[in-house]
Amino acid sequence: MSVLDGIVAGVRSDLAAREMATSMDELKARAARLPSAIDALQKLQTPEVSVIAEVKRSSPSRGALAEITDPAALATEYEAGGASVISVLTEERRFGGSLSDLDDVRGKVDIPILRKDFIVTPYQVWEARAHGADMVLLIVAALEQMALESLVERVHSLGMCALVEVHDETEVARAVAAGARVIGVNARNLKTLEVDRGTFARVAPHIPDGIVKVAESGIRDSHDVVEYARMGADAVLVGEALVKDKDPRTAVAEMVAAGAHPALRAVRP
Ligand SMILES: O=C(O)c1ccccc1NCC(=O)[C@H](O)[C@H](O)COP(=O)(O)O
Repeated sequence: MSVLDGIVAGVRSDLAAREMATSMDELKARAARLPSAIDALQKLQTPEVSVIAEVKRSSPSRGALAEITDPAALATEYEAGGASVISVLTEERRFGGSLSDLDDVRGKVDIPILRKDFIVTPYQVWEARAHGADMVLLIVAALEQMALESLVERVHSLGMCALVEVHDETEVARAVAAGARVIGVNARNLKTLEVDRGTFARVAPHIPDGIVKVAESGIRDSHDVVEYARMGADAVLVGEALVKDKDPRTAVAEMVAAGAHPALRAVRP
């Protein structure tokens, strides 16, 4: 079984327990009591390179990364540093996250929140909205095409935005066919877990103009932001480098400043 299949199997099993505890109707009622989703797409459609800053405790590839006792406090630092979106990993078994992290972060920040998880059912999309998320991750490699298309439609129908994650040209074609407005190119191979920093340069040219391009994984600092900007990234998604930094606010601010440098406009594709 691949790493991704193993993660998804665990997610499905945990999901079954939550579905028993909370019905879809309860989720819908909870979502109806919340303000509408924030327009994350608009936040990402700027001439500057946006930073999506991630709350991530651990990962299959790197083990324990940071003891995050107060995810909302970390997210507040990211927001103060100029992040455009906060990504909250809610997968429990491998990443140490939870829906309660999402609730905590929603209670403290005003910018859009991405629920970063392994979403394979509409229930999880409703769950994301009911817990205040504005965006969800959909991984093409984890979904059959019909499921991908129907999940993208569901996400959009709830006023949310889907970050549709790809690893190669074939997956780009599937994401585009599914109606993706934001496509993330993940440099981390989900079979080997290795980060290949050349992935974005190979894959991004296949993403049509008008779709927001996000570079994901392995981004260390502002130099990397500039590198991805030159390759045409509209946003970068950063986890490990930020959760390990002693001053996450400044780390985000440096990335944001690098992505907003006027000289970049002339060299971006
Ligand atoms: O991070 C992992 O090891 C991982 C393994 C299997 C599936 C997904 C995984 N990560 C999710 C992500 O997409 C990253 O958290 C995100 O791109 C940030 O990456 P990084 O900046 O390298 O922490």
